[in-house]
Amino acid sequence: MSVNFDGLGLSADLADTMTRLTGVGARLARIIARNGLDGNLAEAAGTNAGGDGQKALDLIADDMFMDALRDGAVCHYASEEQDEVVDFGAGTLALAIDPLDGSSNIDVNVSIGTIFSIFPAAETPEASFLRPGTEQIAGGYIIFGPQTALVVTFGNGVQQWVLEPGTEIWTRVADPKPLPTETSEYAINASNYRHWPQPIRAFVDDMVAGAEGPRGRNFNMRWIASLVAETHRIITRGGVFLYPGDDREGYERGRLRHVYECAPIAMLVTQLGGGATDGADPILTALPDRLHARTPFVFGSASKVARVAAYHDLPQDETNALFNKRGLFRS
Ligand SMILES: O=P(O)(O)OC[C@H]1O[C@](O)(COP(=O)(O)O)[C@@H](O)[C@@H]1O
Ligand SMILES: [Mg+2]
Ligand SMILES: [Mg+2]
Repeated sequence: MSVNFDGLGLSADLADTMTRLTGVGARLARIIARNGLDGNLAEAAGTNAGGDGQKALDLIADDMFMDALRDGAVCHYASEEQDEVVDFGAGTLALAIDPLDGSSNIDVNVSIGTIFSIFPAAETPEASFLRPGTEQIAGGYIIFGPQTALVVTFGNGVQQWVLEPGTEIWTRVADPKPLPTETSEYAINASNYRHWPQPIRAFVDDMVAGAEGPRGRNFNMRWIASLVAETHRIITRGGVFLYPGDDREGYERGRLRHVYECAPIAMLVTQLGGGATDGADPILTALPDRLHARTPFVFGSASKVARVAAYHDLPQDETNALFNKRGLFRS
């Protein structure tokens, strides 16, 4: 078998679905590695329900996953690239997917990925996905980077496989460790600073102020613009990721999609002892109101995520105050 999930207690339907996902992942890895040799995968190809421009690879990946899953155990297929849930008819599972995450990085040869979330199927296609992330039975991603890897949780720890290059063989490697608690790295698209709500500005201001500021130490920043790649870095060495809502039109609830981006990442990170919120409240217990709903998203080392929430509790004059006057977190 090209991938082995033995010993993890998966139902036959879940194991079959994972085998189909990893099969497509292996084939996509080859296609991605041949970008520019067989055509341009970053070519503009349309607009999706969320209003985002689609690239050729977004549509190729969506077609491949849909074709591979259609005659298996998945009856409800929800994708970033499909306006509505696709109803395959029979099956016990519902799968939501961001077939290609980090599309803006396709043409620059930077890590991209696939994010997926699996639920037991509900009565109707909509009901399968408009539910809290705590009901997921699997959440994970495939990262297409220098290495292609699968990182997934089935609700009992997090497991990882690496693709043998040029094959469809996935080899299980050491499980990711719990997230480090003391970390000094944060990830946010700082070009939106002027649009952020005050608590987010204050949180970032205090890190930018470094050793001379209220936090009394220096921090480092990374922004890849691929949620999968940021997640892989954070589960490997800790840190915190923020994509808040902001005052740009259409960004009131941030950019990231609740069902097929944030909920599965939240499940993974929580399994590793980390936190995942919308800035203040947990993602996993929140109810998305529609398939393509967006949500502000903060995740990573639990203490950092809790700190962001605490900034939301500060009185407004404290978040407006000059950083040296901010009392709460002087440490
Ligand atoms: O370009 P921005 O605003 O920094 O947004 C980057 C974010 O957008 C995304 O690329 C959205 O995902 P898609 O590529 O699947 O639309 C995330 O991976 C990333 O975190
Ligand atoms: Mg995405
Ligand atoms: Mg996408």
